[in-house]
Amino acid sequence: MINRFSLISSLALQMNGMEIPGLGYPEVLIKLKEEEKQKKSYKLVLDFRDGALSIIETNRLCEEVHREFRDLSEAEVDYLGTEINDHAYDENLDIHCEKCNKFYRPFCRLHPLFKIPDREPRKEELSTKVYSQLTLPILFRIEESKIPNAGLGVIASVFIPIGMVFGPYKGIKVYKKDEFKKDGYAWLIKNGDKKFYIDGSDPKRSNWLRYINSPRHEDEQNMIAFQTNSRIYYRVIKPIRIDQELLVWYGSSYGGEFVESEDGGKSKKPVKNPFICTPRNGP
Ligand SMILES: C[S@@+](CC[C@H](N)C(=O)[O-])C[C@H]1O[C@@H](n2cnc3c(N)ncnc32)[C@H](O)[C@@H]1O
Repeated sequence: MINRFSLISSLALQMNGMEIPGLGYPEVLIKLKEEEKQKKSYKLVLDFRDGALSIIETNRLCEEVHREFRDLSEAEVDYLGTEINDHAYDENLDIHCEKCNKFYRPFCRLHPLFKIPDREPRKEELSTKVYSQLTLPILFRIEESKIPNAGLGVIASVFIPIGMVFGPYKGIKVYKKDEFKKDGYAWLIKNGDKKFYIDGSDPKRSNWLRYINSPRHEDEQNMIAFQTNSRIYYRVIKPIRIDQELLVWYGSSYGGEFVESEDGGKSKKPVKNPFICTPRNGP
């Protein structure tokens, strides 16, 4: 039996940088002097009280409420959380915080994000399973969805806190809907005047995110999709408990319309990042 928290925190501890979705580990932090990097006065933790990632000062660490993920230097924490005016928002640099309803560069310090990378498939495994399934991180399993007739889905094997980020969604770049191999696997990406789709319908050329289904109603939703750097990522907005299915909203065809869609679908729950999905062809 996998321990609820130790697996995910040991994964996080192995990563040597605060990863920024779409941007990797920022240059500015790589160039920091060694002595700056040594000043570890903050920690990225899982806060059990709200099931979310949080950044705290080291002297506030309390074993009963926190599970330590990794140390953070002052410089790293200073780098986070610069508030950006809506009109100055840059798709390549800034991420919208759902809780604060503001843009931050690179993301909110109070509600931090942490990216879990795809698993790297080994060559000899490719004959055993299709590529996209082999990219599944150890935290999850792919099996028949609990949603009737939805096919396969992704289920959590450990507790997944708010703030975890997965992605980017992989697939083939296409410019027209009629080029989709199959409906239901393509995200629309918009960057200025540029517009294209990432079609993950081919399981050999996509990753595990292609197996994530859409909730039937708002209560079931535990992730949102967002765009940064012309890529689509999924982020956890509600704690996902062991054996629960990961569900990201991708259009109006499997529930109410609460995300702005390409055809101007009504927005009950606006997502500020320019994440737009095609109602019939989402994600
Ligand atoms: C991105 S894929 C998700 C993985 C898919 N279940 C599979 O087995 O490959 C999207 C497709 O899953 C199915 N699906 C996703 N959410 C659903 C839902 N809430 N109800 C019914 N089918 C759903 C639809 O067939 C949709 O086209």
